[in-house]
Amino acid sequence: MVLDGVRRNFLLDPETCQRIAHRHYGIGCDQILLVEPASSPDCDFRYRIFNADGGEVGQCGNGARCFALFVRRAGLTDKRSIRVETASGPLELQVHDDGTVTVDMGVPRLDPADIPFRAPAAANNYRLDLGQDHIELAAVGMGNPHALLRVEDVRGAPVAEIGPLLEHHPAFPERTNVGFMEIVSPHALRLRTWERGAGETLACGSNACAAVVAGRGWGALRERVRVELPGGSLEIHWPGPGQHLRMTGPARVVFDGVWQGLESI
Ligand SMILES: N[C@@H](CCC[C@H](N)C(=O)O)C(=O)O
Repeated sequence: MVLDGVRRNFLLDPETCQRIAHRHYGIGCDQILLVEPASSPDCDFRYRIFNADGGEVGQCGNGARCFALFVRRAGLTDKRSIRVETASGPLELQVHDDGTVTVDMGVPRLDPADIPFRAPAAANNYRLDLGQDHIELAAVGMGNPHALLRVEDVRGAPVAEIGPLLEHHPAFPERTNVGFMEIVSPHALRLRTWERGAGETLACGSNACAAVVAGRGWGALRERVRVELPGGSLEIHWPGPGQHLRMTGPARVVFDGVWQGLESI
């Protein structure tokens, strides 16, 4: 859900976010995105991201595409190249003729301290203790933290069991998003995501980006990859370490509404 905080002020405390995001008593959403005026002259807007649990976070790839659609539809800009401030740095968005949006997601972070992830050194694969068992995973920062697990068949992946255990694992001091990825070919993967602060969602753009970075680190993916998520598909382009990663996909309006205060939800 995207709010126009340019024409109006909104104070989003955790309880307000939880009430808005509630699937039965609220509007229902995975994230609440707040558009505000930019504080620096080289950006068009500021973009803030709140998870369904009310936590404010640094990145939302799918939200960035929705944000681009929103500001143009709301008449806040007619630009096709939009630069926005986020808590994790500026993002560049490009709106195409067919309505799809490319987001420059910046340079993926692989240094454990930048993710943040507790490990002595960067690696393509880490081994973590999980209860009586252990698990192999990759850890990637996209402005928010991601753990990536390779599975044989994404349909049967233990998303609801392993997802919350890894989200709260002490190796991720700021918790983490968790992706379960089935590599179909060097150019395609299927992905399900357990999101920090939201649970399993139908699609997570930043997790799709992180999955491609992980798969490339394992030597299983190439530069251009199509990621199939339960809610749709994304095209990811990443030339490799130290380079910017770009994500392209659609954004669609579900409905418009007018905020009348918390009493109305
Ligand atoms: N749950 C994420 C934030 C939202 C990510 C989003 N769904 C996306 O598309 O990137 C977090 O806590 O980092």
